[in-house]
Amino acid sequence: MTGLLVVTAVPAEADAIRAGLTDPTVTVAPVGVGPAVAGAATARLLALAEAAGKPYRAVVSAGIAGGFVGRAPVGGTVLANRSVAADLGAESPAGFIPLEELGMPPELLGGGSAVPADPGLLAALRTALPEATVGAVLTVSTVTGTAASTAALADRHPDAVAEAMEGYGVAVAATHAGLPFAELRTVSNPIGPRDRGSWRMREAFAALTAAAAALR
Ligand SMILES: O=C(O)c1cccc(C(=O)CC[C@H]2O[C@@H](n3cnc4c(=O)[nH]cnc43)[C@H](O)[C@@H]2O)c1
Repeated sequence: MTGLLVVTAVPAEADAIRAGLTDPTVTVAPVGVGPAVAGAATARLLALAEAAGKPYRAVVSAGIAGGFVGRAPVGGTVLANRSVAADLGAESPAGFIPLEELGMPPELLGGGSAVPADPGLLAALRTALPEATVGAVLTVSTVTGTAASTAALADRHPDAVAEAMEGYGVAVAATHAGLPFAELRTVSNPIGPRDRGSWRMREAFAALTAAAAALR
């Protein structure tokens, strides 16, 4: 059995995490942006490790995120109690319909559109990161960039603290491998009307380095 697998979207996030790691058994791998590529690449890493007789013992999706204003501040750290596929479903004139309400056979829905964090892993991360905000982290395929879509998302998910683009995909890969999963994010930008000037990448990467000691 090998240690924890931490997957990020991009190499800069992986570097920020490696800079703060204290546990040499932790593996950090950038797997790409978005739930599909991140999920597929994570599943491959897990399968290869298993085939080599050195399975990982848990998976963490980590990186930067947008924070809902008033729920998670820029520069802060967030732990997901569940990772939610926020745009998996159907639009209708009456609003968004989540996957579970589309009338499909349950066996086609996998674990559904939200994967809860492993309770033991989340508890350990919360203890190591007492300042972290805990709540749902949304996985979106499109970075939210208008006031209207921000308000709709915040209304639909009153428990959501942040959005990113990989957590749910990685969670599905971990679940299929029978492994505990958690999502850790640091906030680079407020979710809202697109304003690249408001992104604080350096702050978020520094927060990732500070949080990395909790990954063990
Ligand atoms: O919007 C852009 O112009 C842009 C340009 C270069 C890079 C990026 C990103 O890396 C953003 C996506 C990346 O970071 C996570 N992330 C960070 N903030 C958010 C957000 O507000 N909404 C969704 N995802 C966010 C995400 O997990 C990706 O890996 C953007």
